[in-house]
Amino acid sequence: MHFTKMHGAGNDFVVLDLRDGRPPPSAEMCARLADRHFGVGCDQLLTIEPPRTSGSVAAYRIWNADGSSAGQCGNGARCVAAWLVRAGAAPAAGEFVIDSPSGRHRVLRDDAGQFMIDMGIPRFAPADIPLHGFSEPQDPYLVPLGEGQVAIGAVSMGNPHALLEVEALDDADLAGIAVALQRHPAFPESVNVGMAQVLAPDHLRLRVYERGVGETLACGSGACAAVAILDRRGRVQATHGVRVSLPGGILTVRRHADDGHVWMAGPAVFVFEGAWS
Ligand SMILES: N[C@H](CCC[C@H](N)C(=O)O)C(=O)O
Repeated sequence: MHFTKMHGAGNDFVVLDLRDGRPPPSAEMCARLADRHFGVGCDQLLTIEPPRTSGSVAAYRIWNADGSSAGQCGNGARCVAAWLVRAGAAPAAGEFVIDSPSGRHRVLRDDAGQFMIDMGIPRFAPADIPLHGFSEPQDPYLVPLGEGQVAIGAVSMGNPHALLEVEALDDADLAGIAVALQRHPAFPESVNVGMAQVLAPDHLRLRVYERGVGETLACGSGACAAVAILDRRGRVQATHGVRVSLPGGILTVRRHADDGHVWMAGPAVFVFEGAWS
């Protein structure tokens, strides 16, 4: 099976063209491909499939390294868009639409040629995240953890995200907190956990420990989740655009004041082509 290795700000993907209707990968295949010693090495496997809605050029699905599927992948969406343009299945200039498991996404190019994805409207209702134990949106949520509790923001970008704001990001024990929250009954579908350090209303640093993978060099939906939560908290100005510095690169996230949609822009890089038998 032919595949394309890509990354978005260091978030590694294997892209499979399943537009002919072939079945999706098994959990074993995801784990094998994701294995950095015995496989190709990726955070997620992206399958490109026939469109699911009228006017869309293609659909995509997201499979984490542990074989679990996800509702959204921001870095993956940009790589899918770039893949479709190179394949001649989408216009190199101008707008087109792709379908993720969580909805339709408009795709545009910015002046630098980077792909911009309409990531939709952040959903803060606990039932939408999902987050159990709370009936209405709060900020922060105080989640009992160990002997104490942890104060988090939470939102869905089509996949679940929790966020902690910290002063010293590099020294923070992200994995410890993330694994505890991913196993917590408050998150019945587990959760992607970010830690953010706000540097200015238009700039934050972010690390993300992803559901089904672990800490990645970048997380696009995590960048959107962090900006959405911190914008609502008044810590950043999302309508002016926010630079999100992740270990693997920089993403730009902007909330459109007119419709509340969150747009994310960033790199999408082709690394190599391969075949898997
Ligand atoms: N691990 C995520 C999916 C990939 C998200 C990330 N790679 C991105 O760029 O948004 C989840 O299970 O919801």
